[in-house]
Amino acid sequence: MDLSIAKKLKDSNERIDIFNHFKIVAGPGAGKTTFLTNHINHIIEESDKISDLRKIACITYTNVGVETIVHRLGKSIDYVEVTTIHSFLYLNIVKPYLWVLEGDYEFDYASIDGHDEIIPTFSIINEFKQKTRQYALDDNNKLAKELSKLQWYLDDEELVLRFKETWEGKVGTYNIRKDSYLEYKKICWKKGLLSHDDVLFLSVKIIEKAPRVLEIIRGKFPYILVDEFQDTNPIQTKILKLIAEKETVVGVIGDECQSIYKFQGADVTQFIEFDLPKLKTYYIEDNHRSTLEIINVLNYMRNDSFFHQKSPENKRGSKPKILVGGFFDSYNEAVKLCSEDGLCTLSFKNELCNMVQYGIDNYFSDNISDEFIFSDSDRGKMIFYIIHSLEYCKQDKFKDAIKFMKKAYRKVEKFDDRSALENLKRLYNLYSEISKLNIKEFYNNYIYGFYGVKSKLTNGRASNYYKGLSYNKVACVITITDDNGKFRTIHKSKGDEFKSVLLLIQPKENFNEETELAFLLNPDMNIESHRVYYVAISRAMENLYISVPQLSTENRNKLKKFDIVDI
Ligand SMILES: Nc1ncnc2c1ncn2[C@@H]1O[C@H](COP(=O)(O)OP(=O)(O)OP(=O)(O)O)[C@@H](O)[C@H]1O
Repeated sequence: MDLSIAKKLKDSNERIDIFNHFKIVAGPGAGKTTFLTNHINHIIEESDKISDLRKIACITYTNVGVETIVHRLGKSIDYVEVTTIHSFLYLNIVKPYLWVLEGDYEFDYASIDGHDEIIPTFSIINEFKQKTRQYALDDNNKLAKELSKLQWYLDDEELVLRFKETWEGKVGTYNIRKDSYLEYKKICWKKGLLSHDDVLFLSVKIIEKAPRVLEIIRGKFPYILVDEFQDTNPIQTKILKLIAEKETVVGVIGDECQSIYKFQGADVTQFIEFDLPKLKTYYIEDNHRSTLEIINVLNYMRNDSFFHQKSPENKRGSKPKILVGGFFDSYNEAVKLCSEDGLCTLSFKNELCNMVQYGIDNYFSDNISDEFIFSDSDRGKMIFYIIHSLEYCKQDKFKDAIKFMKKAYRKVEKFDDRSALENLKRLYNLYSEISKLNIKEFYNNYIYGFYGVKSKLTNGRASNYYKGLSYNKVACVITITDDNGKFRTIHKSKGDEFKSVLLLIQPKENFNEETELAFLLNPDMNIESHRVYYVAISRAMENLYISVPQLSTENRNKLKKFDIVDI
């Protein structure tokens, strides 16, 4: 990003004027979120536009981000609405003004209850095939999987549906006719189901049809501030720019090297090129979070003379350590080295850090969630959602636990909140026993025969699969939003900081060091996975350990030469 005309801020405490749009650019730990909370307090102090009814909208991209900001704001929260971008648009545009689209699309208004990930049921699939006359698409599981990956994109100012890129690989291979994608969405909306990115699409459509909605938003929010803006997507930028045309002052904050949500449509150029009339750009140097030894790794990876960070407080510690071997041994070693002091274990995928948490040491790579959701139809979904429910309960997230229990039994008549609670209590009391079982035993002993669930597992493909699969293995792959836990995905750790970090590199059958360790051997910030590891490393305040399954002598020597880590 060209920062030649940007103004340098001494640090996160420096004040900027509150009347112009602004952009703040800074590396990890520079104090972006701290600046944001300071700036909010300055606005509350100085602006006569803020009141109980006219608030500052503070938008970020993850629930962890929301929690961090709410916590740091303290009492000022009364004048601020802190939300994720999807919640902001849902609460302020979609929920109150969806009726504007009456006549364009049909909605079951009474059943709409927020936005969620949508897994199409077989009734949706059948309706889709009938409406679009695509009977040749006879594999319902495959069709459901593909349709669940449809996402809205902005193409030349046009909103279009395409299959989203996933880490697992290519989708969109089933030749669903392009002109039928929207039909799928319409079927879902008619049933009251909105996906996260439907919220973006519908917001744009509402604004286009009733531009007065923009006036109302501007009236409600004289300021809109967006943290982690590097992860914005073009539809979100479009809406923000429309709001910023008049009255509302917009401020965006971010770091291009921490852009890690491309798979959800994020596009880092939105931040790099973001501009508004009279927008002022500022940058903050340095890193207040990490020791110089950790900052050295970050500087080496970033290799950017402009953002060569220092530690203003001259924080010192030991050199980051590479631990070679199995991830269990690495975990135990890291615990020994830092006496578990504020240790957070991070990995790319959910299941790896969960495996350490659940004590499962043999790595498996089969796509378990797909097997449940898309290959064993209703029974698979039921088992999968019940396990979700139990795992949420284990983490004291009762609302989610009940939600999944109801989802599991949604085809069972009269299964209400009370039944969900009863069933959860029954099963959770047996948790220590259940967690030792395989899925076939779990289903036959504790699900089959209760609440009218028929069809015992005897033999056949599903039965054999479930027999070889332990409850704990499934619990591992479940994405529990334990946002504050000590075992997290890197994506969930964004914006947070920990005294000690153990980064687990995913073991693979044919582990290719040159590719898997390229973020250290040959870092390139244009590659998303390198940025993800950069985010992980930058979360550490004092101790950083990186667990790698293997390291050749050649690469060991190479890393030693860089002089940034101990091995
Ligand atoms: N001016 C400052 N002086 C001392 N410490 C500061 C200052 N600004 C921020 N910090 C501390 O540095 C740490 C990082 O700050 P903050 O989380 O605001 O950075 P950030 O730029 O948002 O980080 P990231 O983008 O990596 O999540 C926090 O512990 C914060 O309290």
